[in-house]
Amino acid sequence: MVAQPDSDVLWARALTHAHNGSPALRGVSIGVREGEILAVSGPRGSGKTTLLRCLSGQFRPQEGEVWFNSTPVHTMAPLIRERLRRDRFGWIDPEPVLVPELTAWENAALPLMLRGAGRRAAKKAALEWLERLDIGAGARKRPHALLHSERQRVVVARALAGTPTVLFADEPTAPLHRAERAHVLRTLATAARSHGITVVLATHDADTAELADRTVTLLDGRQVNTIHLPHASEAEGRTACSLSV
Ligand SMILES: Nc1ncnc2c1ncn2[C@@H]1O[C@H](COP(=O)(O)OP(=O)(O)OP(=O)(O)O)[C@@H](O)[C@H]1O
Repeated sequence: MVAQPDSDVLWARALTHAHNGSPALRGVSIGVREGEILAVSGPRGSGKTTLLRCLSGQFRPQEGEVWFNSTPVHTMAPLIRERLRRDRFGWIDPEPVLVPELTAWENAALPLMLRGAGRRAAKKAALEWLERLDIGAGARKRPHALLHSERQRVVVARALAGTPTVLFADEPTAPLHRAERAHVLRTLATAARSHGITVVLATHDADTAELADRTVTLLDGRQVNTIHLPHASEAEGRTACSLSV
């Protein structure tokens, strides 16, 4: 067994996973550094969602290892894995899935309340995030009274309100229009950087990947390259590209 590098909050080796015998990941190895925004790009069906689900403990990979902060996730008992996901991970789906009986702020506050936060504190945090995502006016509405794009903003607020250690975002802005997409992504990236949240972002959109510190590309379940993009604050024009086929 190879040790997880200290700088990586999340680390996976030789992940292999198939759906009903159909291969989705074929030996992907990946390290995610603390506070990093990592884009996982690739065409439809290349294995992005399967990789995020393996890294976040939703799927147990058929082969390979996943480590979070030096703890093996791939061998964890289901209940411990559930607790890890609830307490340390956030998840954004491409489609907004909300509890229909709850208002927008109650939905956004839910992860905090499930972790034992008081209703008042959870409400305050949820309202702050809804404001930041320009959906404060809809805070008391139920999901059916919100537009599809507004519901997705609530989902993003819910994921950020819990300040997870790692946020997994699977095509998080897919239901949004182009202008909205840029705003939500900027909010997500700014929030992640200011709160030290590590983000693993699946996308096949170049604009989305541009926000990331680094991009890992999948093709047919295999990693094909890694591109390091500099932060705006870093020296202009400095880029690096490495092949790991
Ligand atoms: N539940 C499933 N049952 C059967 N096959 C599946 C299932 N989920 C994914 N697959 C297959 O596994 C492969 C990888 O799918 P995955 O969703 O991980 O790719 P993706 O890059 O996220 O695609 P997309 O961009 O369309 O979401 C594809 O061939 C897909 O058809």
